[in-house]
Amino acid sequence: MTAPLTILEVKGLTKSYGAVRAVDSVDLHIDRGEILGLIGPNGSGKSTFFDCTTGLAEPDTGKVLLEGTEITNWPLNRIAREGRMLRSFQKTVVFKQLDVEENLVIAGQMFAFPSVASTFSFGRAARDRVAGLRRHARELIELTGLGHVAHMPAGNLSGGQQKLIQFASMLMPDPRLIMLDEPMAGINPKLIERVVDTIQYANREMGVSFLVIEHNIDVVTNLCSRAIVLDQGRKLCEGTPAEVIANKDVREAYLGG
Ligand SMILES: Nc1ncnc2c1ncn2[C@@H]1O[C@H](COP(=O)(O)OP(=O)(O)OP(=O)(O)O)[C@@H](O)[C@H]1O
Repeated sequence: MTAPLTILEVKGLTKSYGAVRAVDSVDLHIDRGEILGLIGPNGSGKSTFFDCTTGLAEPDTGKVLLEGTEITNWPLNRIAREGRMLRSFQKTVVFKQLDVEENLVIAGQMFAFPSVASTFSFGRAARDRVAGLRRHARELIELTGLGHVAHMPAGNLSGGQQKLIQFASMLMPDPRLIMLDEPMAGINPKLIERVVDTIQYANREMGVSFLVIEHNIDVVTNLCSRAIVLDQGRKLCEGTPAEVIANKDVREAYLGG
């Protein structure tokens, strides 16, 4: 049986916080191998959309399907482990005292072992599995350009480098879909190029699909084949980045006229 063309389908997703309708009847689909942008003004519902599709918040109504399987209200860890759909947060989280390689190996262990207790096994199979994770970690460290700092504590590195560690950690379990919440926020132009290259490499060579929240329109244009614009919780427009940028409503609501 061939795998479905649509990797993620969201139907009529709605979420209110008190009187605020943060996400209002939003439909969205991501095709296998696609990099889709999710953009819009502050407070337009982008992060809430992520929360409701990745098990961090319960939608009021709507459905989330991953390759045809309904995952609405699955908990975050089940979506990550079983669904191999991962997400990042605006705040970068790394193990600051551990070096870069250990950060990646630990991320891999969370997925490669059936339980936390089993990661402490000293059996042959467990040692082989950790050796495999270490090899994979080294490849990803080279790919993200962190080779020269691989054995430095993550906490001693810049915010941009920590973002790259977080991103490389997300690639450790060979995910099928990654949702990135503002991956370029607060990083310098040189590292932006590096993050863009790494996302494109993971997409092309590892077959990872992406949904990316991003305020940098040049990045969206460079990276995404399609973009969806939210405004006040509703879908305002959908199309190629060029179509979205040219849209009058988008210019008024988001891009400054
Ligand atoms: N936990 C919460 N409790 C109450 N209101 C919330 C909560 N989370 C989000 N909201 C509200 O929902 C609306 C959408 O917020 P959300 O963070 O999803 O927007 P966003 O597009 O991600 O914004 P930004 O670009 O600033 O990150 C906002 O009005 C926000 O104040």
